[in-house]
Amino acid sequence: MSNFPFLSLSNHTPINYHHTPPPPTTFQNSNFHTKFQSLALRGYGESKFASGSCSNAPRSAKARRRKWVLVKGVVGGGKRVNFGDGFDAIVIGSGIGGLVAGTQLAVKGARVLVLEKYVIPGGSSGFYHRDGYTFDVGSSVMFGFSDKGNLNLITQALEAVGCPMQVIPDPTTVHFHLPNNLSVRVHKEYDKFIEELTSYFPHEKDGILKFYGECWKIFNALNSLELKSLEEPLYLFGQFFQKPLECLTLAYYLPQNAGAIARKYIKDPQLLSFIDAECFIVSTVNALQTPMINASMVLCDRHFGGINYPLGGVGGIAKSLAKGLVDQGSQILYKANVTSIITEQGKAVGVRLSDGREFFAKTVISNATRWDTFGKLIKGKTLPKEEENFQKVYVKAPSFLSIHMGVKAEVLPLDTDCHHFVLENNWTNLEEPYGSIFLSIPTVLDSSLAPEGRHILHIFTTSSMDDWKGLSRIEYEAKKQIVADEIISRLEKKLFPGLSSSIDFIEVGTPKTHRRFLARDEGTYGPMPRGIPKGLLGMPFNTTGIDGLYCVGDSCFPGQGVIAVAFSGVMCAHRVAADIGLEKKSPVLDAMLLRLLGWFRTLA
Ligand SMILES: NC(=O)c1ccc[n+]([C@@H]2O[C@H](COP(=O)([O-])OP(=O)(O)OC[C@H]3O[C@@H](n4cnc5c(N)ncnc54)[C@H](O)[C@@H]3O)[C@@H](O)[C@H]2O)c1
Ligand SMILES: CC(C)=CCC/C(C)=C/C=C/C(C)=C/C=C/C(C)=C/C=C/C=C(C)/C=C/C=C(C)/C=C/C=C(\C)CCC=C(C)C
Repeated sequence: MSNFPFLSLSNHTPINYHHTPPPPTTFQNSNFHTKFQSLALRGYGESKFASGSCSNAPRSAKARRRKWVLVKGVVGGGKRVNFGDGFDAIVIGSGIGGLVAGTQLAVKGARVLVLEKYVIPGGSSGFYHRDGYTFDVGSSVMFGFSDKGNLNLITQALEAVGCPMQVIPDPTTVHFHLPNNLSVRVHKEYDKFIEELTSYFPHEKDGILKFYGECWKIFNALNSLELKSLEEPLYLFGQFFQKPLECLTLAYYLPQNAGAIARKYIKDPQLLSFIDAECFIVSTVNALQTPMINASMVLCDRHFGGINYPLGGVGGIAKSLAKGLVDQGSQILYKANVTSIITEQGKAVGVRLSDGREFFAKTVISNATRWDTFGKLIKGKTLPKEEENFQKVYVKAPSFLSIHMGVKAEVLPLDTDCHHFVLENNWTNLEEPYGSIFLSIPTVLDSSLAPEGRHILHIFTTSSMDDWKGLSRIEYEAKKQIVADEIISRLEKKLFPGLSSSIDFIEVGTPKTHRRFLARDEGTYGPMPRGIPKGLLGMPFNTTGIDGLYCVGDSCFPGQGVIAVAFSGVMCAHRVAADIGLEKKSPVLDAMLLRLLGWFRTLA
């Protein structure tokens, strides 16, 4: 299925953009695959995903009893449509945030309807097929996908609906290629990474150990907690009671940023710039603006659980969750474009689709960004105070330019790593549009994603919508070629000589493409702080100023990242379940905690 129609480039540039048939040669780099797959193709139980079935899902008693009316053919046309006693929750959007919220609610016994505008699930974590290649739409770096600890939220979300996936461990999280020939591999083994980094900065060994050591303190505290909604007082106070030291540690670091902590221990400006690059991957901003809790999560999970790639591609995660949702007796509708959230007496009660259908539920959960939710889906209401506050502290991060390529395998050296971050000459370009380049080569881990003798290169770099506005069709196409040529030639110079002449397939997506196919305002990558934030303090959780309406995804605590939005899904499901009577709650404590958290956020 061709499902993510990036606009293709035509082929009259110096780069060979047109498709050439695979050469009848043997796969020169095939030892990549044997090497890495034999490292350990770890399975969580049987490979249910391969057959597209998650049949051993532990269905809730309610789900087993339920007899569903298929909602597919129902047209509301302005009329209220009832399904027995209705849905417990409608989820707008099937990004990982929406799917985790939906599946977690379904396993608690809720009746959930997920409405997705596009033809497949996943949003930024979706996939598309072209000419024998399976491309990940967004990032291929998967945190939270290991088999240990409490923070493997992707693993847990899939297991909750009986849809475990096979994963391929990545021996290196990322290979940094930075100014002054600073080339650092982040090995899965922490000691090996520290040894490599200190070989460049021997005079800062103590500072390096202290900074990353502080990250471990936070990670260990996080990893010791059962993660549920921080907006639910019975759970929150319970955790404080059971793990007071860990909770106080997290509360202490909640308003802090990684850059300020790094500066306590490290003086070398180049090393501080390296920490900036580490944080830029986490948050698309520098270390001074990156919450310490988020930095710690990422900088340690890569060594604790490691980075694991799902066999068959990242798109399998969303497919499995969507399948698991249906196995639990809930439903997902595609090509269901929600154009407004229906409110009655100030409470969200349902949604209206672009084709006129209307669906009603006890609660509505939006996986669209907060800018889309409150700017487009809620009509005729003044922006709630909480949202005003959010927009004061956070702006939309720029969008990005992405290049999906198939290349001849010979162009990659044999020991090429899967993920790379490239910033060639000047540290000040780190956050500039097109300044730094992310590159993933998922076929290094899973050769099944490309035809034999080929590799996938997924290249992306920040780019803002303003750069692509007001162009004619011809100018737009020409600009795509120029920008893509430039990025490819930078990679050719820095990493892979001969890259531009080894291209078998190429498609380029711009901010306009991402706005259109991911339904994200301005194609934004996610929220980023306007200035120096107070860590995570200003990031809203899942409840909103509108009764019955919740948000989930990367414009909720803790922000950007697949594992981060999975956590927001877990939190959201818990809060909604408590509000609809599927989990314990205390209305008095609820009111007190929500007010207190709202006040904390105003301090950010
Ligand atoms: N932003 C990116 O482009 C990008 C790239 C790589 C990885 N990621 C990761 O994915 C995370 C985002 O995940 P997420 O769960 O927040 O959301 P998401 O943006 O991935 O998914 C949201 C989904 O909601 C759907 N949707 C939006 N508005 C809709 C409407 N009105 N009606 C019906 N469906 C609608 C979209 O089609 C999409 O499938 C990011 O934080 C990032 O870590 C993002
Ligand atoms: C509630 C109050 C006031 C006090 C309570 C105190 C308390 C108990 C606090 C608890 C806090 C908790 C539980 C916090 C939990 C935080 C978590 C789970 C944070 C997780 C963050 C995850 C992040 C930020 C992940 C980011 C991953 C990203 C962005 C990966 C991106 C990858 C790329 C962009 C691609 C890179 C690509 C290449 C090629 C290099």
